[in-house]
Amino acid sequence: MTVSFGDETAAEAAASAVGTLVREGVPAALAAGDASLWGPEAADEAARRLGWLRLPETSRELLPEITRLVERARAEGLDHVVLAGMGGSSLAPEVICDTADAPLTVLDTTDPGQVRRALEDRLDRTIVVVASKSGGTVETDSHRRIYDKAFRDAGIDPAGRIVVVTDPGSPLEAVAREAGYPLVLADPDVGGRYSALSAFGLVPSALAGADVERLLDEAASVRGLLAEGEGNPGLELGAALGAAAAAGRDKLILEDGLSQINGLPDWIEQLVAESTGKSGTGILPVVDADPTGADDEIVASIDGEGAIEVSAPLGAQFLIWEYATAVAGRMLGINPFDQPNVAESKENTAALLAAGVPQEKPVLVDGPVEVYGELAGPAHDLSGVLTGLLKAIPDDGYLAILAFLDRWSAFDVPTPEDAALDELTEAWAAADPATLRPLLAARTDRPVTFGWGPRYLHSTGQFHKGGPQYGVFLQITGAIPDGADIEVPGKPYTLGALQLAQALGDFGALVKRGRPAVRVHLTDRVAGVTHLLAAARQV
Ligand SMILES: O=P(O)(O)OC[C@H]1O[C@H](O)[C@H](O)[C@@H](O)[C@@H]1O
Repeated sequence: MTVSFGDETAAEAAASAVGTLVREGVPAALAAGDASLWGPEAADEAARRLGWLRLPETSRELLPEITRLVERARAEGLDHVVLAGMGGSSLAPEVICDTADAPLTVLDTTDPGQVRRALEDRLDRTIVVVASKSGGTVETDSHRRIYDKAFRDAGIDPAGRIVVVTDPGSPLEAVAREAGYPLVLADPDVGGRYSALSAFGLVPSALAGADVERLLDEAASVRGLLAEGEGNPGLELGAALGAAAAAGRDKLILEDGLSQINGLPDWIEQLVAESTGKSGTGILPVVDADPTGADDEIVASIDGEGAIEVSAPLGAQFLIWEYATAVAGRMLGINPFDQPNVAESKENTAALLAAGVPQEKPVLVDGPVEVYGELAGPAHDLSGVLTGLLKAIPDDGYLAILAFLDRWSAFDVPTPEDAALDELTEAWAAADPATLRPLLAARTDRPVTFGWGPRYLHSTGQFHKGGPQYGVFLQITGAIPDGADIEVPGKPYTLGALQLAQALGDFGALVKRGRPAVRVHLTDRVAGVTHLLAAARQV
C-alpha cells in the first residue's frame, strides 16, 4: 500500500503539505474522528459523517446476516442480482463486483429501455437489492415499485425477492417493514459516498458473489496507518490532491489501465467531485481520458504510472481515497461531507413533473437530432453547434457531455455471428454515445468528461453547479418509442417522463448559472447517435 510520485513538482508540493498537516495534528485527529477539522460550520455534520473510519471493524458485525442472505438466495437459485441504487448506493458495488468478476446488474438509471432490459432478464431468478441511505431517492423508489409489481404480476412474492438496505428511520425502512422485505440497516454516521465498506457496499456485492470479508481485511490493513505522520498513504494522497488544487492543478485525470481493479475511477469521481466541488472551488475528476499535458491537470494512477501513483488492494483503496478526500477538503476550506447543490436539480425535476414538461421549439433540427439552447442559435448544423460549444470552453474550463440515454444500448447493434472481437468493439463504439467523448476531446485541449444521466446528478452534478463556474455542457436526451415507456406504479408519471424532467431540471440549473449549455434530443435514438458522432468528426 503506497502512494508514490512520478512528478517532482507534485512530490514536493505534497511533502510540504504533509509537513503542515502533521504540524497541525491532522492525521491523528482525523484518525480519531475529530469533527472540528473542517471548521465550526461543518462540525455538526462532520460529527455524523466520520463513521467510515470505523467500518473495517464495525462492518464485520454484518457478516453473519449477509451470509444468511447469500445462502438463502443460493438455495433458492436466485442468481441474477439487480442493484437499484444511485450514487453512493451503487458505485462501490459496481467496482467491487467488476473486480471480483461477480455479475451484478446495476440500475442507476431512469431510462425505460435500460430498466426493461433488466426486468426481462431472468425475472424468475432475480433478487433485487434496493439501496438508499435517505430512503427518499426518486429513481430507487421507482425501481422498487416497478420490480414489486413485476414480481406480483409473475406470481412471485416480492417479499422473497427484494432486499432493502437503508438508514434506520428512513421512509424506506418503513416501506420495507410494511412490505415484509428483508432489511439491512446501515450505519447512519456514514455519508453515501463514503459508504463503500458499509452495508451499501457489502450486501449487494456479497449476493453477487464477491468476497466482502477480504475487502474488510484489505481496508483494516491500512487503517492503522491513518493516524501516522509518515508512511500514511491517505495523508500523502490527500496532501497531494489538496496542494495540486491550490496550485491550480484542479483537473484530476484518473487512470486505471494497468490495474487489476476494474472501474475505480467512477467511484473516485463521485467521492472527489461531490465532496470538493462547492463554494466555487473543487477538484474535477476526469475519467477515461488521456492526459493533455495542460498546466492545470494532474494524473493519478491506480497501480500504474502518473504524477500520483496509488497502489493498494481495493478495500484499502476505498479507505485511502476517503481519507485523502477529507484531507483535501480541509485544505480547500470546504465541508467534504455535504452536497449543497444537488437538491436544486431535484426540485426543478419535481416541479416539472408536477406542472408537465413545457413544449419548446428546437432552435435547430439536423436530421434525427433536435437542438435546444440559446448557445446553439447562430449555428447552421450539428457540427456548427459542437464547434460553438468547444469554442465556449474557458481557458481553464471543461466540457461535460451528459447523456440521459440507455447506457448499454450500443450492445444491441446487430453484428455478424462470426465477428472477431475487434470488429465487435468497433461496431459497439460506433453505436455508443460515449464515443462522443474521445471524438470531442480530440478537437480541444481542454478536458472532456462524460456522464450518464441521471447517474451523474448524484456525482459530478454537484461539481458542475457548486464548483468553479468554468464548465460547458452538452446534454443528450432521446425519444422513447411508442409502447416502450414504463409506468411507475402508484405515481402519476412514467420513467420516460421522469428521465426527461431530470434532464430539463438540471439543464435549468446550469443555465440559471449562466453556463453555456446545449441540449440535443435524438428523435430516433440509433440514427441520432450515428448522426451525432458523424457531426463530431466534422468539427
Ligand atoms: O443513498 P441515497 O440516499 O438514495 O442517495 C443517493 C445519492 O443521492 C444524492 O444525490 C447524493 O448527492 C449522493 O451523495 C447519494 O449517493
